[in-house]
Amino acid sequence: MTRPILEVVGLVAGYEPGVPIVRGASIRVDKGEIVVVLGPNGAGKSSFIKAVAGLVPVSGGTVLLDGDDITTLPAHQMVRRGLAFVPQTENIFPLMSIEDNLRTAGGILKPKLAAERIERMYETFPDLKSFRRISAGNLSGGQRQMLAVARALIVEPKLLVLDEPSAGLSPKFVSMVFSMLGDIRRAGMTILLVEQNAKAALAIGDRAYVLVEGKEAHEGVASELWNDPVVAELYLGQRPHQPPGGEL
Ligand SMILES: Nc1ncnc2c1ncn2[C@@H]1O[C@H](COP(=O)(O)OP(=O)(O)OP(=O)(O)O)[C@@H](O)[C@H]1O
Repeated sequence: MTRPILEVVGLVAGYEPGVPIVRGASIRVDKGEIVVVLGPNGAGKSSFIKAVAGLVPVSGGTVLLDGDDITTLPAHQMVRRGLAFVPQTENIFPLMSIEDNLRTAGGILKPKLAAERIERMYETFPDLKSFRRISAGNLSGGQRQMLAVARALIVEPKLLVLDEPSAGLSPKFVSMVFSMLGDIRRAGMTILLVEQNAKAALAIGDRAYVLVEGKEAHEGVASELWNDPVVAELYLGQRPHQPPGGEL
């Protein structure tokens, strides 16, 4: 079996000592996959992904990125090791132009390489090129997420990690963001994301985990999980075979 891009084993993490929110969670992301972490409100999905990205203190378990132990590495060092994280909010600088947003994201690269990568981002996201001189705060919600993803991709990470990329977006922009993530994966990127919008995420994902009370409770092929009664039960606290009655 080839080495996973991300292997998380028994992760324990939380905001205060002795109060774990992530309670022994384990997941694996293989090269080229989109892996989705789902779960009910308050299950610890965001805390889990932030702990992987070095933003929530870890007190147990291991995080291996392409075989490299990055557990407890501070967030600002993650990007150099190949893990790029897109937070749910405040993921762009609204007062800066789009170009400056990309330039600051490429700050760890040599200037010539950064300039080449910015051009590559403009090829991938032509909308950003058209608006390169305007303040990022003027972009639509979907375009902001596009910029946030472009900022993360500029360093050509091994793994792109996103915390609820559809949060706060209208349905039109949700489709746009998920279709963009599908395109990025087709271009070779490996993606891990946490999502509330299970239907949209499962539609583009390869595999998914359901996190309950800080630990993975179920795992499967994304396309099969939408109709999996175990997921409905875990997700909604319903008995199997009771239809969820709407979106998960
Ligand atoms: N900064 C923080 N400080 C202390 N506790 C926090 C913090 N952020 C989250 N928590 C707590 O961690 C628990 C899990 O929250 P988290 O946001 O990780 O869950 P989630 O599954 O992502 O939820 P949702 O789907 O509602 O966003 C909650 O009880 C929450 O109150």
